[in-house]
Amino acid sequence: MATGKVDVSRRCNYYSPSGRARDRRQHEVSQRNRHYIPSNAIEHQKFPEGREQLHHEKKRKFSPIIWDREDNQAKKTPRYGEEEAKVVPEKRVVPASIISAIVKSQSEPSSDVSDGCFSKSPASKQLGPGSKLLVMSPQKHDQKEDVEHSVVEDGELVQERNLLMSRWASEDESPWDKSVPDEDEMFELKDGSGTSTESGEFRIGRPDHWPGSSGEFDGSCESQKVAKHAGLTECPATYDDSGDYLNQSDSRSDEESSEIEESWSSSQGRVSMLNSCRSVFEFERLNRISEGTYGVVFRAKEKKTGEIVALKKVKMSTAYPELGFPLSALREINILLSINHPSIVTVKEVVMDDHDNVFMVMEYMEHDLKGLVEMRKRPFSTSEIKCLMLQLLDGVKYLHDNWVLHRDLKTSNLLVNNKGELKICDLGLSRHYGSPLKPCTPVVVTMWYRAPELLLDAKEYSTAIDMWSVGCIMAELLANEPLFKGSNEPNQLDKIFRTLGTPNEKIWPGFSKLPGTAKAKFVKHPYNNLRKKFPATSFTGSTVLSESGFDLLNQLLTYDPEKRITADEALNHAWFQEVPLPTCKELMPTFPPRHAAAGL
Ligand SMILES: Nc1ncnc2c1ncn2[C@@H]1O[C@H](COP(=O)(O)OP(=O)(O)OP(=O)(O)O)[C@@H](O)[C@H]1O
Repeated sequence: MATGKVDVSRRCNYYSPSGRARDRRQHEVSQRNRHYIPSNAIEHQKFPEGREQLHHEKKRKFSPIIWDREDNQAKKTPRYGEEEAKVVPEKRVVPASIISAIVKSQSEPSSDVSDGCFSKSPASKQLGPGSKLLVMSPQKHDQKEDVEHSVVEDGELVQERNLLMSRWASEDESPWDKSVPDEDEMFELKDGSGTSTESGEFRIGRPDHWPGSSGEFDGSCESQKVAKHAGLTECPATYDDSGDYLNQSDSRSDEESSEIEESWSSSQGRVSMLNSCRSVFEFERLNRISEGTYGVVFRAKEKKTGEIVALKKVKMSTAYPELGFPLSALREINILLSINHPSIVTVKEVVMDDHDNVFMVMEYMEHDLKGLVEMRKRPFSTSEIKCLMLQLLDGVKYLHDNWVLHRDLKTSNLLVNNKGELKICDLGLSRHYGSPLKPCTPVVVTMWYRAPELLLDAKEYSTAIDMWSVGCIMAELLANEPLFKGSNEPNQLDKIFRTLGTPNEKIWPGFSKLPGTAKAKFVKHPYNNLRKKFPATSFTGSTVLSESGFDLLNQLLTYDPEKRITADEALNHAWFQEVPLPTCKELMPTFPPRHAAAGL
C-alpha cells in the first residue's frame, strides 16, 4: 500500500464477523453480572443485506442547523425585543428574573467568551459573510418531505432556501457518495482567496512548510484565520503546556470550505424542520466548568424540571465576527445531534440567547478523565481501567462504524460520571471519512495523542489515528500520567521513537515516503522499551500489565496504521476476558463533583 494510505475497507465493516466471538464473550461476562457489559451487546441486529448494523443507528437525530449562505448579507440579525420580534419564537420570551440579571450584567463589561452566558454581549453576533444560521430543536423532521419553507425575517416572509437535514439521515454507506466536492474544491475557500499548495492542500501549523509571512501576522488563531482568508500562509503551531494544539481553529478551518460545500451539495435532502429552539433563559446558570478553544462550558439547571445539564456556548470570534459561525461547532452539533450511543455525550438540544449566541445543551457529566488522572495519586485498578477502556472502545467503534473520525481523542475529552459511565465529547475536530480516502489536514489531534503518521504529515489517514490516541489513553490510565509529553512535533516524535524504537521500512512499509521523513534525520533507537514502562510485575504497588494487556497496548501503539488494531478487534481482545475482569460500571469509584471540589 502506498505511503500513508490506509485500507479503509478493512476498518469500515458495519459489524465484523469477529462480533460473534464478542457476543460469546459478552454473554459469559454478563453471566457474572458484576462485570461490565458493553452497551451494544444486545442491540445489534441483522439487516436485510446480511449486514449487521447497530441498533443505535435507528435512533439518529436530525441536525437543527440550517445554512442559508446566499441570504442577504446585509440583513440585520433579529434581536430580541426589536421590531423583528416576530422572528423570535414565543419560546424565547425572557423571564423577568433573567431580564433583571441581564440589566445587571449590561452595566458590567462583558466579553462573550468569559462571561457571556445569559448576559447581553456588547454587540450583536453576526453569523458570517452571507450566511445565516438558524438553529432549531430537532424534534420535527421528516426525511421524505422536501418542501421549501418560509420564515419571517425583517418582518417579511422570505423563502427558506437551505433547510438541510443531517447527512446522518442518509442510508448510504459512504459519506462521499454524493455530496463531496473534489479535492481541489476541498481546499479552496469559497472566495477563492485561500492559499494552497500544489496539491491543493492548505498548509497550516508547519513552520518549515511556509513561504514568506506577513509582518503584520501576530500568530493568534484569529489572525491566522484572517491571514489564511487573505492568502497569507505563516501559521506556526503553538502548544500549551499540556500539549494542546492552540492553533486548532486553523486546522479545523482549512476544511471549512469542503464541509460547507458538502452541506450545500447535500441540500437535496431538505426536510421540514422549521421549528424554533428554546431560549437559554429557561436554564439557570450555576457555574462555569471549563473554557476550551471553541466554547465555554457551564453547569446549569433547567428551571422547569430542575435537571442539571451542561451548556456549551459556542465561541464566536469577537475580533473578526465576519468569520462567522465556527465550522467546528457546526460539525459538533451536527454529529452529536445525529448520533445516539451511551459512550458518546448526548446533546439534548440547541438553545439561543437573544443575541443569537448558540448553546449546546448536553447531559451533565461530573468529571473528565484528565481531571481524575490528575486528582488521583494512584492509577485506577486494572479492572477499572478495563471498564473504562471497554466503554471508550465501544464509543470509538460506533463512530468508526458510522464513518466518523473523532480526531481529538484525549483524556480531557472523555467525560465520566458518578455512575461509572464514560462518554466521549468534543467532536469539534471530527469529520466524516470515506472510501477512497481524501486528503485531510494532518494537523489534528492534540499533540500528545497524535499518531506518528500525522506527525509525519500523512495526508491520507483513517480510523487508525483514533486508535493510536486510544493507546495513549490506555497508557495514561495505567501509569496515571500521559505517555508521550512532547513539547513540539519533533520532540513528540523523538519521545515516541525513544520508547517504541525508530520505525523503518521493514516494520512500517511506506514510512520513508511520508512527507515528514524527508525533512528530518531521526536518531535510530533500535529497541522497543515500552515493556519497561509497563512491567508485568511490580514491587511498588503500581499497576502491572499482563502479557495480554501489553499485547493490546502494543497493538494500539503500532507504527504502521495498516497493522494497528481496530476498535472492533480491540473490544474482542483477550485482555478483557482474563482476570481481573472488567468492573461493572456501578462498582466504579465515585469522586466529589468538580464544582464541589472548587467550592462552587
Ligand atoms: N457534558 C459535559 N458535562 C460536563 N463537563 C463537560 C461537558 N462537556 C464538556 N465538559 C467540560 O468542558 C471541557 C471542554 O469541553 P470541550 O472539549 O467540548 O470544549 P472545547 O472548546 O472543544 O475544548 P478543547 O479546546 O479542549 O478542545 C471538557 O474537557 C470537560 O471538562
